[in-house]
Amino acid sequence: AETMAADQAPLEFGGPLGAAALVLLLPTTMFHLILAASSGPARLLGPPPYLPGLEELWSPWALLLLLTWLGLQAALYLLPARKVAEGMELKDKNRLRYPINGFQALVLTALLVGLGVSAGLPLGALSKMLLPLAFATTLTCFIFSLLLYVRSLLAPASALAPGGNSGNPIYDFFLGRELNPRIGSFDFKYFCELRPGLIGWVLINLALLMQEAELRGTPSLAMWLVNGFQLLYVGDALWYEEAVLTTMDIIHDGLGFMLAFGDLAWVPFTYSLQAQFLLYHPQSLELPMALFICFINAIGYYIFRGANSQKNTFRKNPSDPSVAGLATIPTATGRQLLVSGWWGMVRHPNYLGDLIMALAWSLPCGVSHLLPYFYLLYFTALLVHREARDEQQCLQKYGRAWKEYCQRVPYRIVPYVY
Ligand SMILES: NC(=O)C1=CN([C@@H]2O[C@H](COP(=O)(O)OP(=O)(O)OC[C@H]3O[C@@H](n4cnc5c(N)ncnc54)[C@H](OP(=O)(O)O)[C@@H]3O)[C@@H](O)[C@H]2O)C=CC1
Ligand SMILES: CC(C)CCC[C@@H](C)[C@H]1CC=C2C3=C(CC[C@@]21C)[C@@]1(C)CC[C@H](O)C(C)(C)[C@@H]1CC3
Repeated sequence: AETMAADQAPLEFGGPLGAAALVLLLPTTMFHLILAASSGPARLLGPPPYLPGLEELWSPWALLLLLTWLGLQAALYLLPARKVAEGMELKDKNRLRYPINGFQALVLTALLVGLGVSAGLPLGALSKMLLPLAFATTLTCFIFSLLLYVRSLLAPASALAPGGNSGNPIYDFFLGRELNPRIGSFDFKYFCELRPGLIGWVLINLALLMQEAELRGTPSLAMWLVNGFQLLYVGDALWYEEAVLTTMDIIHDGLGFMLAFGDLAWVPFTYSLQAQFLLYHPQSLELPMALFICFINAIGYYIFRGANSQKNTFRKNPSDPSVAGLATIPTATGRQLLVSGWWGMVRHPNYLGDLIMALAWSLPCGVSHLLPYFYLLYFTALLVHREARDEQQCLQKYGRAWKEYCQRVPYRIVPYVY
């Protein structure tokens, strides 16, 4: 990888040029997908069905709705938590504290939305506001990332992320300079990673389901499946919220445009693509096929959850009876690497499970269009790239022990394939 200075981490994402391209490409792709999903041909590749004018994109109501949503989620974040967890050790040997109340936020949001709907709130109408909402969110993310960048210029060196302080403003704006920007105990990155975007995603899905019921009398089986699978995924993420403290996003990456836009805009507006597609392109799904797709999702979830829980349990307490019998490799840091169980099958079994679920989320949309398979394609690219980034970081952390692990477990994500 390219480097800027001897003490600077290698540049990722193709350096400043790659970062600049992504700052433009990610929002453009998101708008293309939203437009394509509601168009007749629903083409993934090729030009967008039409170019929307500013009057279609900009709506002060959409901005107000977004700010209310962010305010609500921030208020729920600040409510008393059942537990306060400590993050990983920082450069200055301190550990930050994080409230574990994400699942509570999901349940309270569901209650509020349920009350609103029973009082006549037209939730289905949200499906017609996706374009202006995505536009308002994108603008907000640009302003938010700019503020974070300016704020990071005043932060001490010990508060900076290992990768986002190259000195190139565009690269650092994209990757994020400050590791854990906070106001008091309010942690912006942790908040963004799990709350407004993930809960917003299932809310958009629900709005699309309700709109379908309004249009066709009842939601289709395909729409139920997509809603159910993705609700399980989001509920799982919030139930196991503490595990996010050990992900590369929290430990390694700063909060810049990549995570701000990724968490707040990309996740809700592109991860809901299958439900968007189904609203405009109804699919008839027979029960046996639906059961088969549920089976695929269950296998994916079983691998994803099994692998993530095994590693999290092992990292918390290696002598826990559920992991104590597993073979390990000692490392110079004092930590061990699992080399049997899920982590002895491939080096990223959790990615494999996640990819199998991604397939199950697209299958209810049939095979007539490529568009609903966008998530599967994008996610494969994201995880292959993420795996390479993690590999680099593990090689730095564990050196020879990591090389031995790679020899003993030669496949990265898919056994005997990759
Ligand atoms: N839906 C989405 O858009 C996305 C979902 N994800 C999902 O998030 C989850 C977390 O992913 P991510 O943070 O990338 O990575 P992982 O949860 O796979 O974590 C990687 C870390 O695990 C530790 N590790 C690796 N191998 C071993 C081993 N053999 N034994 C013990 N510890 C090991 C290392 O850290 P250490 O040794 O320091 O503990 C390594 O850095 C995954 O399930 C992924 O699929 C991720 C990105 C996007
Ligand atoms: C598209 C850009 C180049 C990059 C944006 C990436 C982000 C959208 C993702 C980076 C890591 C993520 C994680 C999840 C959602 C997507 C982003 C933010 C996650 C919260 C999904 C639910 C999982 O259970 C998880 C393990 C908690 C995930 C953590 C990583």
